[in-house]
Amino acid sequence: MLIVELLNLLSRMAHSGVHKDRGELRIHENLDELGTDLAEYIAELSEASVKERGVFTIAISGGSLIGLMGRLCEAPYNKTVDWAKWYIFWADERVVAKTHADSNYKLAKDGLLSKTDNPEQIFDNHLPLPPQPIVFLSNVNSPSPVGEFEGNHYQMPIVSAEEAADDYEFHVRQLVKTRTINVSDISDCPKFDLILLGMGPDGHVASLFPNHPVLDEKDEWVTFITDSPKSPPERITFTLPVINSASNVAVVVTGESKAEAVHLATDDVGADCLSLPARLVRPIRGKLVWFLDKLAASKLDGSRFSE
Ligand SMILES: O=C(O)[C@H](O)[C@@H](O)[C@H](O)[C@H](O)COP(=O)(O)O
Repeated sequence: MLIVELLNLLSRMAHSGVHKDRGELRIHENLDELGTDLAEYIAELSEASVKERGVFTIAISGGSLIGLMGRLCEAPYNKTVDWAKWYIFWADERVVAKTHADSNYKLAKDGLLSKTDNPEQIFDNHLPLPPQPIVFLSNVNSPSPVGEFEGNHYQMPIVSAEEAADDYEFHVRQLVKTRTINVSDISDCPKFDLILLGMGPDGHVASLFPNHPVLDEKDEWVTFITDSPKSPPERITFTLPVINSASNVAVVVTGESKAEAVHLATDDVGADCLSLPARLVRPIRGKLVWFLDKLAASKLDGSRFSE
């Protein structure tokens, strides 16, 4: 068994590389291997953070990433991961009710978190805010005191994307104040233990889209957009300073449709590609890892792996 694991590890390493600015690339034969490696990576970081600080602060995105994290709900991770110590945040969220099909919260709840052995440990919606393990858009996603009853029907407060972003940033700031979320050594930014991102074929990450003015946001931790080229149009998102202050950032990308964007985001390319959102992910003091399948890695410059 040990020998098989060692051989697997060696074969994985043979397909991996490190680029000095662009992070570590882990290229996997198939989604199954990628899922196992990703679960192993998350479980290790979770264990180290819980040991060091008693909690694990993780921010996740939507999209196919959630399905690729599925191995975490299986043995041995379902038993070894200390889910009760997780504080889960959203790297981005769509401004819709938490029951809406477009909600990243719903996606993560149905597709991942409710499948853990003790979902109530991490998914107790009755816990008051704050603190609670899952920080969601409280105004958008849960009835709050500013909502109203219309007959016997609770009318959720209608909030704008801007209000949702402010509300979310407020909650993140509270948790930074109490140091549940670590703080960056070089700015006042939160320092999440891990931020997990997907990437679109256009190179967007979280809800930071190419050529969008929010790429230049330096002051806010959470910002909003109302013109997302990917539906739905209204979203809130961590800004680049927050993403780049994390201790660890992983970008998980699969499929041929993203191969060109992976190349532009990680290889030595011309100046016109330097502002691709995924390329702007560059943790200042943290570690960046790309989890790719063979198809997503198919347009990478081969020279990278000669080391
Ligand atoms: O809310 C979103 O749209 C996501 O957070 C987004 O950033 C996603 O991660 C990428 O679009 C990749 O999505 P896929 O992996 O599904 O292509």
